[in-house]
Amino acid sequence: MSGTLILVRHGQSEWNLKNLFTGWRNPNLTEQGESEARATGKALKAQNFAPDLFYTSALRRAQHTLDLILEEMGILNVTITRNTALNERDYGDLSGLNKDDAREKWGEEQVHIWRRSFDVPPPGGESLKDTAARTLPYYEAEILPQLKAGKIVLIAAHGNSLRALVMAIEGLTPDEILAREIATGEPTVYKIGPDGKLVERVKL
Ligand SMILES: O=C(O)[C@@H](CO)OP(=O)(O)O
Repeated sequence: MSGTLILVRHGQSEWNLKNLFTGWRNPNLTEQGESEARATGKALKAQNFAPDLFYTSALRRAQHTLDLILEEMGILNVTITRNTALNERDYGDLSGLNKDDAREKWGEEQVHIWRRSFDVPPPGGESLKDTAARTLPYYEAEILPQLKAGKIVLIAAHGNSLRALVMAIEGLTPDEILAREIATGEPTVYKIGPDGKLVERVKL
């Protein structure tokens, strides 16, 4: 029996709206972000998904997204596991800066390298490779055994912690994963076989 993995990026945050580097900072969802989360909850409910296990990061925007999804799905009284392993990539010294101001200061190319290279970290922060080095061991230890056992697992997390998971699950190259943009509130659903390997990506 296959397990099902539902990955959801948090809805739009106040800092997504203001175009600020966010990382481990902790802004709230905007009204639009709340609507995106609720819409994803409705879509999952319409497809009759009944998750067994629930995971999120230690950051408010992902936790609130999961809460709104569960509310829309009518799921109450479940245990939610929060872990920093699922946090957004740490943006280091760029955290809180405006992305356009950063481009003016350091140039378009340098900022693009910090945002979308695989292994060049922003000053004082994490590259996608560094993020994967904490996200994947957690996935392999805590979540993959549940999927192999046929469970349905829902994870609400972040653009780059989800990129790390998508890269591993789909077996993508660094170039392929860095070209993949996951929209706020966007769900990605996989069937995972008893061997832990991807069976198929499910279209919603
Ligand atoms: O600011 C951030 O933490 C992330 C996600 O919003 O931005 P980026 O698109 O640069 O990875």
